[in-house]
Amino acid sequence: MTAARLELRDAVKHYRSGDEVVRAVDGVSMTADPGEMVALYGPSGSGKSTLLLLAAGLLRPDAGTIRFGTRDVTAMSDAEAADYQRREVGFVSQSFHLLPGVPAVENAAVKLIADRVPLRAARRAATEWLERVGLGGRLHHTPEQLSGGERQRVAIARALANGPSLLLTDEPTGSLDSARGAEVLALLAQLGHEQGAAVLMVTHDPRAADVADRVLTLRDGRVVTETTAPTTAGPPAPARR
Ligand SMILES: Nc1ncnc2c1ncn2[C@@H]1O[C@H](COP(=O)(O)OP(=O)(O)OP(=O)(O)O)[C@@H](O)[C@H]1O
Repeated sequence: MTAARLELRDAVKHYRSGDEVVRAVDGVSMTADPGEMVALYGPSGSGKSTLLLLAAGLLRPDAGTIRFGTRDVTAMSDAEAADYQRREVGFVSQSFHLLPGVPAVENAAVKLIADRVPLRAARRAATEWLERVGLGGRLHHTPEQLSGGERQRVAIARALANGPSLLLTDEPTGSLDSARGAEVLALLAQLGHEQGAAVLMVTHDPRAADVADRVLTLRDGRVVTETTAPTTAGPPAPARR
């Protein structure tokens, strides 16, 4: 992986349905540095998922630029975008997109196999990630045999298994109970910090503000507020005698 900064400048994405134009993303400028976790809040329809799709190169903006390190995501050919998504991006969407009928370990190994990692090594890495998200006991279950929260964790393991330098997650705790949700948030924050990945997380989970380095709030396709987490290192405590 290559540590790099995500940078959107005046990104615009409008959808047209009939005569109506929906200004889903309407001039967003933002960054996420390597090792930084940025949370995206905002009401339903404020453009959060569209912003993730733009950053992933899965949608092209109507205007503005999107860069990831030296890559100009805006100007990529389809083949370059596919390479970017395979090598750099880990994406956990709301619908998980797991392969039906395929065991969790193979589902989590999919990107590694696509990247020509030998099968045994791919399975080993996938197993490690499944264990880290608490699914060590479900390696051979297919998506149909897993709960919604378990499927979500397989999708997270798959996104992390090939060491992405940009991790994009849409409601990563949406299907998880409160304890597991807190664990997954802590894991994502730790990964960002440990592996130097830039993490962009769409969430409604108020606990995300505790782990994120920055919180951006969107409304009607625009960033309306930005808060930076207070540093936890306060003034030095007085020495005890
Ligand atoms: N493919 C599409 N065609 C037309 N309009 C779309 C399309 N995708 C999204 N929209 C519209 O664009 C706006 C932003 O949608 P988006 O999914 O980015 O919002 P969101 O903040 O992620 O919402 P939620 O929290 O409900 O997932 C919404 O008004 C939505 O209806």
